[in-house]
Amino acid sequence: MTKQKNRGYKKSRNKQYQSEKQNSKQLPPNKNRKNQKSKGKPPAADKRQHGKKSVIAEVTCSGLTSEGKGVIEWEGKQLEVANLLPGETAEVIVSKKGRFFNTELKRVINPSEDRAYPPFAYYHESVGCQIHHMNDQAQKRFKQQVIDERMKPFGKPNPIITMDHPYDYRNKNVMTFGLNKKRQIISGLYAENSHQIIPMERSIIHDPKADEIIQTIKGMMKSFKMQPYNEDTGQGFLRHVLIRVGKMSGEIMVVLVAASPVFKGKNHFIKALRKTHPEITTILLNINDRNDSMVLGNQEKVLYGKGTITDTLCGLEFEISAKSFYQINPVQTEKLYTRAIEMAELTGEQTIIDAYCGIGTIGLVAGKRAGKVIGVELNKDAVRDAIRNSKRNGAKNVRFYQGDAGEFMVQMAGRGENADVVFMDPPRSGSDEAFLSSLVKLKPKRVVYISCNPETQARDLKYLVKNGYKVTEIQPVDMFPQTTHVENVALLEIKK
Ligand SMILES: C[S@@+](CC[C@H](N)C(=O)[O-])C[C@H]1O[C@@H](n2cnc3c(N)ncnc32)[C@H](O)[C@@H]1O
Repeated sequence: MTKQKNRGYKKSRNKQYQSEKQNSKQLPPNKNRKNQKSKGKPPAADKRQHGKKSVIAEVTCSGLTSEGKGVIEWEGKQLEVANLLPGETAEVIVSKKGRFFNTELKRVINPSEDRAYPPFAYYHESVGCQIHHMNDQAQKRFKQQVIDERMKPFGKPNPIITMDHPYDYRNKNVMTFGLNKKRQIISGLYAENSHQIIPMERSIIHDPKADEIIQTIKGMMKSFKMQPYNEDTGQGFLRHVLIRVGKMSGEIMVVLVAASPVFKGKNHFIKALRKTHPEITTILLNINDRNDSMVLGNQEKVLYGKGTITDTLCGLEFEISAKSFYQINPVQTEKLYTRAIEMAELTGEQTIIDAYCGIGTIGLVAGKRAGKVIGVELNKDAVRDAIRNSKRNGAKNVRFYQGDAGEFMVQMAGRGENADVVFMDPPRSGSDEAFLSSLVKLKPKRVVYISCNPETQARDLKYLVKNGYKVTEIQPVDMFPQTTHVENVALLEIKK
């Protein structure tokens, strides 16, 4: 359901939609949006639903937001409807609560040729797959437009690299546990910007085995009298289950995230879980007694196995801990890294920096063609994994350091050091001034900037372009099919 304020599309939005409001300034160009007038017909029905007055309106979708939602005009207001495509006429339930409008797609009357048809029975359960109703071509066009628009000041991006089988790709799932109104145990994902759990048994982008294990755990909870944690009362035990799958190795990690370290019947539980799923190679208990939205707490106990899994990426072996970052779509990661390393034009002699290096994947893969690699990463567990990974792969020319990448670069610049190539792959918030200003001082010939957030990437590129660099290639990669997210690589070269 899509919720929005009643003062019209542009001015509107409750807190839930603030990020969308920002994004609405950067909507991808869509001719339909400008030219096609949607007509909100008089309501066909009018009733009260859950205390809200609701009507069923017949509307025509005139365009898409950058969040992949259909734009409609209804009673002079522009509203957004999830799962609706430009050109489609549909019945939409519009309900009003206070100053806010909710919309829910009831029925598509004339489907667009861009519409995807459910390949699986569980299709509609895929929470978090904002554009699963678009077919592959439409998703490709949508993402290309998002990147083209964002990168307009820097040049024309290459065609996006898509995925051949854009399903079942995630190697990491986190499911949250709770009780429904009938006090039955449910597992699922939080609804957008809320802590309401939407029950979900299967997602088109999850690893099928991971979803199966979650269902087994949910079933076992009743017989083991294990209560899900209740955020309001602070009662109960199990908050989330995180599953990591080594797509190449087949190794599987299960992390039970609990509110307390007291795990009654632990040994029986582990034994029963392993009996149903002998493919699980390690099980951990993570204790999270915090009140914020972080999934994992600081304390961790290995209950079975070695506490990590190993996977193969770009021909190297990587050990991965529960709290370390590891790209969630390994098939597309290989394509992403291959392009990023091609852009760096490595000769075998250069000094390269792998900033925000995670478990060292880019640095170790690129290190085969470099003189020296320096990796820096904030997360201690990831740095420990990176060091293990350099040993495991016999890399003698790679060093990893733990710390803030910005501070690390400031120190390097202060010592008057240089680098030939910098790979940078910051979190969604992008980089910071300390990092970027020191990067400019280190004067690498090439900077390969990998990002999962083109908005913060564009901001950082603007800084680098102002300070002596030019963007010479832009390569989007679809790492997250069925969702609105898109990865992008930008190559910057120092101006002569
Ligand atoms: C998008 S991930 C990229 C990881 C790695 N390059 C890869 O491809 O797997 C971003 C990484 O930056 C790390 N990070 C976040 N803030 C940081 C900071 N201030 N300094 C260094 N690393 C940071 C995160 O822990 C995470 O591992």
